[in-house]
Amino acid sequence: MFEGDSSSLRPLPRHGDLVIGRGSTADLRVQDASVSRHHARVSVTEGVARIIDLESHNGVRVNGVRVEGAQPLRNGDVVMLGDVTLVLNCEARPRATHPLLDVNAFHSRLADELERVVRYERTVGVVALELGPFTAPLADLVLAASHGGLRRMDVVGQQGPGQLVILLPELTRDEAEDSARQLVETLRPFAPEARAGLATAPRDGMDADALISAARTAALSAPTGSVSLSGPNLYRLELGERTVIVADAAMVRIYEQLRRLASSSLAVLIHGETGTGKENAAWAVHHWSRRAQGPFLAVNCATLVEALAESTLFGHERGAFSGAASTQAGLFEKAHGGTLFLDEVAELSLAVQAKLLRALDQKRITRLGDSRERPVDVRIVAATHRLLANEVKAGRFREDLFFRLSTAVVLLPPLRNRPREIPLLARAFLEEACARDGRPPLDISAAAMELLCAFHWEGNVRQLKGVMDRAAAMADGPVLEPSHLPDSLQWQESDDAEPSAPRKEAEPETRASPAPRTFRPIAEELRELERQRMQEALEATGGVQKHAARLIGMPLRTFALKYKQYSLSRWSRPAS
Ligand SMILES: Nc1ncnc2c1ncn2[C@@H]1O[C@H](COP(=O)(O)OP(=O)(O)OP(=O)(O)O)[C@@H](O)[C@H]1O
Repeated sequence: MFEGDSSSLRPLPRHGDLVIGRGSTADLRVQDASVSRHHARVSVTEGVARIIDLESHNGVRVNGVRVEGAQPLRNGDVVMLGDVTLVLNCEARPRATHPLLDVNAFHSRLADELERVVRYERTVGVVALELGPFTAPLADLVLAASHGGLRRMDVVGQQGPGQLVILLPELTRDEAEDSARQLVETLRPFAPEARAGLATAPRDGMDADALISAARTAALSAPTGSVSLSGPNLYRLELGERTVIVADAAMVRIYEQLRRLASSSLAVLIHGETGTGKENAAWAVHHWSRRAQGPFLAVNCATLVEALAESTLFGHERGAFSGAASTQAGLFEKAHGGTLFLDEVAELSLAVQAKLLRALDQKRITRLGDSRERPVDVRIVAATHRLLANEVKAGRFREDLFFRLSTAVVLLPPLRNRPREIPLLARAFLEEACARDGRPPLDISAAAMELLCAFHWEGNVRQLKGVMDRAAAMADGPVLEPSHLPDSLQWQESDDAEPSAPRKEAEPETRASPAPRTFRPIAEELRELERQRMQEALEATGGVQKHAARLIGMPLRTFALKYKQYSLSRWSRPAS
């Protein structure tokens, strides 16, 4: 396409239509004022492209002749839309000028580039591109990007399905931002919901993982069709009234998954230990969904007294049971048009589970003491710290409800497996506590941070928050020291310690010096973690390897191979 002084290459879809025009809803947008908002449509069927004038002001000409009706196009035809020229190229597809690197290859190119940043005081940008649904093969999108403004030195990598990362060496932040915007615009006809995040070195960090994570976190908060810049609060994800810190690669992936799930109407099941942030994850689904303007209600099913669970969820009529002095709508009705978060769903009795299943299947509820059915439009996000599949096996959870709730399962890792997030969360909670208590912000000493990072955090993020609230109250100077932390943080568990043993909370003054850390070969630890995650994924998906592999982003063949190597089984052995 030749427009003014610039030219660009735009791939045609293999089948279907492409509307060209100046309007914001055109698939191929042109700036030139001589082009109408919806000027022409190119339809491709069975390998033949035809152009149709959409009653444009300045008409469509092919090789100088004005088009009437649907005009077939041939290789080399020159099409004029007002003053804009398009030349149809039906040659065999030209090779992409940018090979698509895999995760590891991209990572090592970025690491090399970061060395040059240090040595020659250069800058580099990393763009994370979330394509959303796209209508052309990925190779065509890379080709379009290659011809749509990427320079030869830029590097394109793939992070996952529909996720690209682009390395932009030697660009200032502003230039990198322009490139990212141009990229989103170039891909718009084929990926209309694409959005991007940008991080730059040295400003946002000098570590390849950190930069990629920062760009991906920025992309998470970018509205469709736009670019978000990673800012001073690099890992803060603003989700309306909540701010969530997302820094660890596994958590970035999970939040990307949640954003994708949000646009569907699927029920989501969140699995994670207590305090890992399950409610925040449920909120994220709500915030990113079309229901964001509706209510978000959360209930912890473990706190519902059996007798009241049904009325809390589905409501009751006056006199339905002793104590029902007035008619009351239940949470399903109150959450109409929005999202209902059922925390600790495994704690519901079998009787209430049956009613919940009916409400989900029929989208109707009946209040206690009433015979009338009422329609409800509610999206359910459920959470549990238990392995629901095991609960099903033990007869404590209905299998049909398990299948209904677990169409999309998200596993939140415990905080101890998110090492990058511990210092960020600790600082954020300390800052919040100081602001709340009206005291100046506190620094955290290296020794205190070391203790925080080495701790096991059985209570996860909630426990860390509690510790930082308490530390803010204990600290008497400008720096938080180990003496302001509870004694329990000084105790490192030996490998065979019982993980759920209660911890001693002693006064901070009476402390022993920290026990020396024990180390194991890293490969051994990684194998153990991998095995554990695979087992959890299997259990969360009812033992279906294909689904389990997808859940943790592992190719199915690798999963199947390691399944044998690790002697995994569909279910974990019950705890003795
Ligand atoms: N990534 C995060 N960034 C900021 N705050 C967080 C994050 N994760 C959790 N929190 C905070 O930690 C606390 C516990 O989180 P949350 O209630 O979401 O956990 P949960 O897994 O739902 O817990 P439970 O299983 O006990 O219901 C909350 O105050 C929450 O705001």
